[in-house]
Amino acid sequence: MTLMPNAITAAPLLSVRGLTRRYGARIGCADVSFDLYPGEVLGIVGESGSGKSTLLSCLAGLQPPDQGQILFDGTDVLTLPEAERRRLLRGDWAYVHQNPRDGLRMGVSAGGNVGERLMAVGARNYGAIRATATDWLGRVEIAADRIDDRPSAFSGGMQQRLQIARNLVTGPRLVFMDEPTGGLDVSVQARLLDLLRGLVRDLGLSVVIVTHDLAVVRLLADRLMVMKSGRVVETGLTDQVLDDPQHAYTQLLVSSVLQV
Ligand SMILES: Nc1ncnc2c1ncn2[C@@H]1O[C@H](COP(=O)(O)OP(=O)(O)OP(=O)(O)O)[C@@H](O)[C@H]1O
Repeated sequence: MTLMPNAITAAPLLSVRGLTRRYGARIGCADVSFDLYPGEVLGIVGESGSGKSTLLSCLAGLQPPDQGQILFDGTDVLTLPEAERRRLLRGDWAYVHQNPRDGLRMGVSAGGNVGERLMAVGARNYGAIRATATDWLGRVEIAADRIDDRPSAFSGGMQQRLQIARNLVTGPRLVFMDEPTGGLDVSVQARLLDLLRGLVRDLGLSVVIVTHDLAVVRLLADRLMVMKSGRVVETGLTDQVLDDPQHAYTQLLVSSVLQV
């Protein structure tokens, strides 16, 4: 995987400094800092309980951190008025949940799930909305004749692909993904990963992706951040970190995968 070409000249899209979230005396994540550049994919890895989900939900505005700063394109996200923050969450940002049921409206048709996102950012022409929804279903390999079916009639892999279409249809600049291939059969995971890799590349997406699966970040991420007990213990280019891990914990993570 190549280092993003515009990293040298472009300003970071997302700048995070000292992000900390506690649950009472317990640390969710502590003192996390990083920059994400346009078109870059950052993978956050670590074992269960290492703070990946806490960090992602703080970044995406799903829960407030106790300390720290998040700058998106230079704007201080944590001090934004609520209406502007919501606009950001609807338009510029997207969040792909591990469980598609958390990111889809199960009682609404596949086309409706994609189309209502367009309406939320101002689209009004029914024909154009349906045409765009059909196009996006095609991009995530869902046949056009399933457009009026509800997600409950879809397989897990199809539901996840639909969630991805719903999230990407509005052209977000930053996408958060929480274990997007978790809970799926291995063959379904492989197909979804392939699809995700194509979309990330074709759309030039900036992505923060959380996973415990090193194969996922090997395929998708330009850069890695390894977390342990809520703290970042190692960062670097994905291939460097996975092929030559410096921290003992990363060495353990990598070797435990190799032993499987
Ligand atoms: N709602 C909560 N209330 C109390 N403690 C929490 C809560 N959510 C997370 N924690 C604690 O924060 C720490 C980090 O958990 P987190 O879920 O962020 O880790 P994770 O790496 O995402 O794990 P997993 O992969 O299992 O989801 C853990 O010690 C966890 O017990």
